Amino acid sequence: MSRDESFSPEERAAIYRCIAERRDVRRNFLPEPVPDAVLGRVLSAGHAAPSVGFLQPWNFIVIRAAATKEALHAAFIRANAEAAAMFEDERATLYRSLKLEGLREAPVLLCVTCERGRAGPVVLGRTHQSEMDVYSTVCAVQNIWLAARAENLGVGWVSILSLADLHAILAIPEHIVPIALLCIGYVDHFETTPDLERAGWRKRLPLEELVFEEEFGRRDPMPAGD
Ligand SMILES: Cc1cc2c(cc1C)N(C[C@H](O)[C@H](O)[C@H](O)COP(=O)(O)O)c1[nH]c(=O)[nH]c(=O)c1N2
Repeated sequence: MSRDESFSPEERAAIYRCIAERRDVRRNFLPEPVPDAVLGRVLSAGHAAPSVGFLQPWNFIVIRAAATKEALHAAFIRANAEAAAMFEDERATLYRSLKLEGLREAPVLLCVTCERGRAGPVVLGRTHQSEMDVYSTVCAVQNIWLAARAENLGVGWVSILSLADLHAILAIPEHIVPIALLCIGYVDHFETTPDLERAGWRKRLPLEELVFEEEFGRRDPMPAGD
């Protein structure tokens, strides 16, 4: 039987480039608005994500109003003060120097939510692993992140806010879970390495230390990727 070869080498290279050059972006946003057609394509990419039992548990809240951005930023400031207090000495100083959100600068924010009860209590594929609907929503977030990169849009995920604040500010009903708050906008450049790596917070781990053969902890030579 012949195999499906529908991706050309050039198309494949573009996908891998998009994956490698996606960054978490929270600085250098340009004020230029994101056209509705572009945002629509990015949201379509999110909606094309895989989901447990084809649940499609997500909603997308598009935020452009300055007042809402300010309220979210104030919630970040509160949460970030608590987070900063968890670190000590040089680590605390380094933490406080990091730019961890672009909530006011980004022209558009997007909150991706998960409605856990969308298809009733029993969902194909979720019975024994109850978080699968949440993980499905994260798949949508990653699709959005990659599609945005291909549209030359920066995306930054901001998780330093309490869920209670997200519910209150965005009027999210109790039974719906906020999963991701994303800052989205055009940028003057994309960095080639993660901000946290360049700031000396953490290094990228060697892939070969993370790959096992047959069982956890067993190391055999892995196929070389290039
Ligand atoms: C679930 C989740 C939540 C967050 C993040 C990511 C993810 C996946 N990241 C971004 C994170 O720091 C970043 O992805 C890594 O440092 C790697 O950098 P690149 O994404 O490769 O640029 C992130 N960054 C930040 O500055 N503030 C934040 O609140 C968060 N929260």
